[in-house]
Amino acid sequence: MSIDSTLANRNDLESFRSLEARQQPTWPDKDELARACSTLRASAPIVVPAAADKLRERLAAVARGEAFLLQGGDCAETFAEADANRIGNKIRTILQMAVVLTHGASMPVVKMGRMAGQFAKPRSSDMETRGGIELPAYRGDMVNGFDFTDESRRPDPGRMVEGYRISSATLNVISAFTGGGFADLRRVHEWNAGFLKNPAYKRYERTAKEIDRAIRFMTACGVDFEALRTVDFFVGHEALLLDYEHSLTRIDSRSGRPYDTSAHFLWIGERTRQLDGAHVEFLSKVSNPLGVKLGPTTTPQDMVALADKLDPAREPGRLTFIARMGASKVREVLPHLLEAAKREGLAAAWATDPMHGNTITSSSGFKTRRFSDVMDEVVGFFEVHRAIGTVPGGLHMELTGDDVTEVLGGAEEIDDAGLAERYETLVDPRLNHQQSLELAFLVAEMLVGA
Ligand SMILES: O=C[C@H](O)[C@H](O)COP(=O)(O)O
Ligand SMILES: C=C(OP(=O)(O)O)C(=O)O
Ligand SMILES: [Mn+2]
Repeated sequence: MSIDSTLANRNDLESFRSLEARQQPTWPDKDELARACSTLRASAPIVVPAAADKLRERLAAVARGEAFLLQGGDCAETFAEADANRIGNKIRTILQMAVVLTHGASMPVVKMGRMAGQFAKPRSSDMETRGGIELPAYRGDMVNGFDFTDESRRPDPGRMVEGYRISSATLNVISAFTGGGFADLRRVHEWNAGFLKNPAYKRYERTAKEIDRAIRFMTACGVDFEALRTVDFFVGHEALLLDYEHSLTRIDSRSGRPYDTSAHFLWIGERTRQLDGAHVEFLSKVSNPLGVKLGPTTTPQDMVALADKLDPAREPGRLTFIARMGASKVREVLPHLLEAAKREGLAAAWATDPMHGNTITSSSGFKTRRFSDVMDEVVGFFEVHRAIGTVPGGLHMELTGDDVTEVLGGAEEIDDAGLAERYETLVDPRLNHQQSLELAFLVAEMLVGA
């Protein structure tokens, strides 16, 4: 790779600066911002380009219908909860869901956390008012604090450096769990240990028994299962804060191409996917696999234009569209997009985010979602793909491994009053551990029929 083209790639990374960047914090102190960016620019990458390339290959298999993508984690990670227990619980949930899907559908599952960087949030309103006092809205721990005080809500660029440190530590814990025997498929039962008599757990236990039996049989036949000790686990987040993403972008010494080393996978949110906006421009210049959220107002023209800009070479694995239509709209809007994608020969993989189009306020005032709507959107996503002959490639979820009460319904039938018991999220409601497993069983059934 010549020095000239490496320099050209570096300069190219500045093109977003003249365009409108929505949903950015108003950093009050520009010197603090410059200091934080320069610290990040001098810091080691969180992920290396080769690992992002590996994910791109796996996502190419997803686009072909040879693997299924499972992406999950908090709406907003927090610094306070980046401890080994919480991280372990999330990983265990995703691994259990993956086991259910792999077993049910006989299909490899690409596992990815909304983790190790999901610290910045787009908001509907810049300001929040409580008791007559108006302060900047909480925009995620990488921007400001959740406490409703002047001091805490002031955007602080130093939080990006802290977010970098915590993301690196989180990925370190993830690697320790997924590479150190915890993820060993021969321990499928242990992941369920300590849980109650909920139907999803009983069903999981049956699946685990069958897997155990199959492994014992194959071991007796002489198959070596050492490869099952570890799993590949990728991380991704919404590439919202352009100061952070730009400062962590590095030129890959192998190819001379830029990679955003803050995560393997970056996605562009529904609120920042304008074709002429700074987010689409910046991400079009990095070589990571990318996602774009597509909400119910997306037109086929918007979608094709995004693919032309972000994946002009139609490279399988480069682009994943994440449809978040809402249960009431998925059957009406998605067919037009899939027809156009098919007609234009787009290479994109398709995932469903059945969370963000189904947000409601409960009568007790909680921001919540109905588990039945979440399920219905997933079913609709599969129905539409089946009707058009395209590939339903994955699931993008807001979930946690903990026993929270944030989403209405599920086998434990969390009701309006029940939400108050353990409503812990700072932004959007997440499926709890057992609701996540219930959903995995449904998707496994859908995949068999797909
Ligand atoms: O996670 C998605 C958005 O950031 C979130 O739903 C916005 O929430 P708000 O409408 O409460 O600002
Ligand atoms: C902000 C999010 O979603 P969307 O961009 O789809 O609204 C999110 O995934 O938390
Ligand atoms: Mn969210």
